[in-house]
Amino acid sequence: MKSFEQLFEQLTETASARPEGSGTVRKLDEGVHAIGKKIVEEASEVWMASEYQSKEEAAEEMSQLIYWTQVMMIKLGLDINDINRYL
Ligand SMILES: N=c1c2ncn([C@@H]3O[C@H](COP(=O)(O)OP(=O)(O)OP(=O)(O)O)[C@@H](O)[C@H]3O)c2ncn1[C@@H]1O[C@H](COP(=O)(O)O)[C@@H](O)[C@H]1O
Repeated sequence: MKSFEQLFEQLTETASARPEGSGTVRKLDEGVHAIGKKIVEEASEVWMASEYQSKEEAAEEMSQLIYWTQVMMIKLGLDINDINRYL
């Protein structure tokens, strides 16, 4: 289990170290368009799970949407403060 901040720290490190076999690195290399498609896919899965599945399944889909949003943040060079200022 990890927090939003801990995941972001880990993904930032992964993007820099580029470990073999990392799905994060692969998708970062594919670019904004590919990451954007994952965000849209996960957003729709959040909606479907919230409407038709269990709360646990909805929570899992929400975690994946957060993950892909963080991957996009890293791709764009945004950090958590860039997001927090709009909250
Ligand atoms: N939290 C996540 C995470 N959430 C979602 N995902 C990815 O998002 C996909 C979402 O699952 P789906 O069921 O929608 O997709 P799928 O059809 O199974 O997968 P695709 O074929 O579409 O990639 C997963 O298969 C993962 O590829 C994640 N990938 C990685 N992390 C964490 O990121 C860190 C770095 O991971 P790596 O870059 O893989 O080392 C680790 O701590 C991981 O736990």
